[in-house]
Amino acid sequence: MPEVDYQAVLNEITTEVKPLLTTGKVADYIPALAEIDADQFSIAIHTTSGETYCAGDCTARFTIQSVSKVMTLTLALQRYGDELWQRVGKEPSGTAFNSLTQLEFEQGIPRNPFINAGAIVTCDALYSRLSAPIHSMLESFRQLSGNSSVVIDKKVANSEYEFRHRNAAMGHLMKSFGNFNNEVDDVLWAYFNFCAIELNCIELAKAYNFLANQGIANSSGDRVLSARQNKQLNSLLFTSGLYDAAGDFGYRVGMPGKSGVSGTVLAVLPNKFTVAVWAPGLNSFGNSVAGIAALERLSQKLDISIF
Ligand SMILES: NC(=O)CC[C@H](N)C(=O)O
Repeated sequence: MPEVDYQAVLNEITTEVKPLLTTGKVADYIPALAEIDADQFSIAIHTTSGETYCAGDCTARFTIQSVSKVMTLTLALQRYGDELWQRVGKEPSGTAFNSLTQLEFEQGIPRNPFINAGAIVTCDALYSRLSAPIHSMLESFRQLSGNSSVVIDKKVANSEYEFRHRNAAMGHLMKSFGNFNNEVDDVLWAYFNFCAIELNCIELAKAYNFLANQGIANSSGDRVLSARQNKQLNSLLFTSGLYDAAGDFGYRVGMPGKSGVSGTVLAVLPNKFTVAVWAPGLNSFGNSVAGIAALERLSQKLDISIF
């Protein structure tokens, strides 16, 4: 038995945030996401010693959206190491996740790997090294989440691709600055498929547990990232994982985190656990209202601090 009753804490949080579920607005930039019912919630903890706790709709799956950017960066760091940082920066953006203006000012080098432009250029790098990037990404999630039948929501991927204009503009702008090697549409197709990978909160917390475990997947004992790279990745998540709301998230939650427009948020408590939450209603920054509130409560109740 752990010293803390995680299950009781998660149950309490689930009840407490219920009134917030309908205060946000579900993502509506593609029809496939606009149809999702806002009144849904789940939260799961996966500890570095392999225990899982979950409350809410624990079996409900959702597309992980921008939380996939963390795996994109992981797979790219495995292949490029520090060389990757010639193509993407490490600074917080202070602008929206899909901003184009900053990219023009900064000559096609995105501020960080978690805004869309940064993830797309990282995806371009990965695309150059993998013969089947979508398959490789799915396999990574299958292995790390412990669910060998993880799938892609093709309706979401197709819809993202159909309405890809802004992301395509970023790709073309980077290409005009010489920071893009493959065909923009090919890379975007891979990027949207990564975003449309479907997991539930338990699987998401498990898949990224290496981030809390010095870079080692506790399910297999396999090293995913070196301890140094793992520290660097967590640091970048802390400063940039929630886009232009990263400061507020850091202040309220005190953990590195990554959000996605489906309303999911992943957070990491180093050497203890990963926690994944899902509540589709978003705030104006594109981050889950109830998801962040839930993590803030978790942080308060467990007296979490990485400092
Ligand atoms: N913030 C997000 O989750 C953005 C991901 C979304 N698929 C996009 O590319 O716009």
